[in-house]
Amino acid sequence: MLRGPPRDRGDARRRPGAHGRRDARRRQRRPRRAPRRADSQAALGEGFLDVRRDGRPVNRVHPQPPIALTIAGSDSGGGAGIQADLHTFAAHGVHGTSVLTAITAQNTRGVTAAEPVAAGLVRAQLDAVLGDFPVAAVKTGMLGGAELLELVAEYGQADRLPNLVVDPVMVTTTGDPLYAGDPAAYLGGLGPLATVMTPNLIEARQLLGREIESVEEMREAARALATYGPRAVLVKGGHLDRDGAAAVDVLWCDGQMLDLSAPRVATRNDHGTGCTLASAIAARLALGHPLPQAVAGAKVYVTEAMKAAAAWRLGTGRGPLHHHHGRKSAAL
Ligand SMILES: Nc1ncnc2c1ncn2[C@@H]1O[C@H](COP(=O)(O)OP(=O)(O)OP(=O)(O)O)[C@@H](O)[C@H]1O
Ligand SMILES: Cc1ncc(CO)c(N)n1
Repeated sequence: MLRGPPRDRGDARRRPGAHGRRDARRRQRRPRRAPRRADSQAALGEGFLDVRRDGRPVNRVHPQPPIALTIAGSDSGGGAGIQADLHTFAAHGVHGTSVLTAITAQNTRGVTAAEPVAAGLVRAQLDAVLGDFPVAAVKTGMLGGAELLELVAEYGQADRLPNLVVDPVMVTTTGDPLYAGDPAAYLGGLGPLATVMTPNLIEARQLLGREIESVEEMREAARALATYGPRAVLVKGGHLDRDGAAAVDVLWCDGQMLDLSAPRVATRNDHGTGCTLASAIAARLALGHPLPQAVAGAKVYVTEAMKAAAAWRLGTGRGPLHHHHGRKSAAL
């Protein structure tokens, strides 16, 4: 290596003793070597964060991020779908991979057009991602209809979709339909493969074919949906009691019921809350959080992302969340 003459750093740095003290400090602060790990463990992709036994994260930096996969549709407005999922993964320090299932022309006011991606191309994306990356968690969003749902289920049945978070996307916040198939196909196809399913109130009603009007009925719905095989069901209450003080979701997990309540944020910017919540759960599972803590932590993340974007006017309708709240811009 070529070396030039030592650079003149100014007189202040040449004071006697200054270098000696700095060198001593440098010696003390030797770069820490990454802990040795078995190759198989490294291949699983450790996260930026470890977790304590009680599920709280330990702030220890790992050499590389874990990997999550989102199988979802594109939202041209950037607030929901693939775009929200990748923001959320990045905000969690998780590397995001994506399989695009549909393209929607969408903004904060609604969906004006939507087309599914051909099944062969969805399969090719799945093979490309799963054949190369050690994916640690997967989230499904818009699947559009029975054909792609069955295709995704095929990969789940082959044990290729670990820590599977199924958001049974059927309609947008603005009421536009995003799923053309039979809702029951969700339960039969992906129910038994899901680590957790996250229907909103409207989706839970369609899946079960009954009204759900209260938190108690949400709890009954979660129990009923769990009989189709997922380890956990989170029924989201964003659409219940919109003028109330709290946004209450219910989680049925490993035979236990948990109410997850957060202060309701007064904002019109609630576009993509469900996508963000499901991908935050997947990101946390990829980081190694236990399931109930992953869900509870994801709920806190969504609430904070809503609060941080509450005053935004990014479009004229229901705008997106601030996925990177609490972080400085890379441009600063
Ligand atoms: N105004 C609000 N304040 C706080 N939390 C909210 C609010 N609205 C929704 N949430 C929370 O956001 C999460 C997503 O719930 P929601 O029922 O809105 O999902 P969704 O309808 O699938 O979302 P979307 O279709 O917009 O992606 C839940 O945890 C819910 O409690
Ligand atoms: C592409 C897409 N997926 C999911 C939703 C649900 O919020 C949406 N609005 N758009």
